[in-house]
Amino acid sequence: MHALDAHELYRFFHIGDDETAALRGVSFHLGAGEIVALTGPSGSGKSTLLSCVTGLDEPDGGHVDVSGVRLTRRSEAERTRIRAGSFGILLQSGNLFGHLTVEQNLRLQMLLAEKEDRERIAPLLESVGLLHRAAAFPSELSGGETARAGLAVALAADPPILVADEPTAEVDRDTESRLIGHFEARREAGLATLLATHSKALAQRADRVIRLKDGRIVRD
Ligand SMILES: Nc1ncnc2c1ncn2[C@@H]1O[C@H](COP(=O)(O)OP(=O)(O)OP(=O)(O)O)[C@@H](O)[C@H]1O
Repeated sequence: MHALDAHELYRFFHIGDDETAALRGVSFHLGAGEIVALTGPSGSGKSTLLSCVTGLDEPDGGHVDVSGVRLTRRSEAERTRIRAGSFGILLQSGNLFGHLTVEQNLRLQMLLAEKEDRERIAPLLESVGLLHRAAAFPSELSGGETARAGLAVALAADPPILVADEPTAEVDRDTESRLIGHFEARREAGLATLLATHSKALAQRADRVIRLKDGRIVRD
C-alpha cells in the first residue's frame, strides 16, 4: 500500500466558453520514505495536481487514496480529518493564519495533528533561518520569510505526507541545502514527500521525477 495513490485524475476549468484541461488522466503513486519531484513548465498542472491529491480541490474524474483510504468525493469534514492526520501542506496560497505569530502557527499545526512538541519549534525555525522571526506576524514577513515559515508549518508535525509547491523558490543556496536536508531526513524516517519544483538541485536529490506537460505525465 502506498502513502498516496492518484488514479486517472482529470480536472477542467471553465471561464466563459473556454475550457482548460488542467489534468488529463494523471496517475502516480508516492511511497513511504520516498521523495518525488513534480516538474513541468508553468501552467502544466502542477499546482492543480497538488490541490487534488490533498483533497483541497476535487478532481472532475479519477480518485485519490491516502494510505489506502479514499479521499476523493468524501464530505468536506471527512477530507479535513484525513488531511489533518496525513498531510503537511504548503501551497502557493500559503498556510499561515494572519492573526497568529510564526511560532503560534507552528504550535497550531502540531495541535491539529495531535503532535504537540514545543522542543521541536526552535530547532525547526532555526533550520529554516527564522528563529529570530518567531514572534513576527505573517504580515511582517518578506516573501522569502513567508515561504520558509510556511514550510516550517508544513513540516511541524512530521506529517506522513509532505506536499509542497515550490518550497525552495525564494531561498538562498545555503537555505536550500538545509531544506533538502529536511526532506532527506524525512526519507530516512520513512515519511513521504511530494514537491513541485523548478529547482534542478532539488529534483536531482529526489528518488523520482514526475514531469507534467499540458496536464499529462510525459517522459523527458
Ligand atoms: N481556478 C482556475 N480557474 C481557471 N483556470 C485555472 C485555475 N487554476 C488553474 N487553471 C489553469 O489550469 C492550468 C494549470 O494550472 P496550474 O496552476 O496547475 O499550473 P502549474 O504547473 O502549477 O503552473 P506554475 O508553475 O505557473 O505554478 C493553467 O492553464 C491554469 O491557467
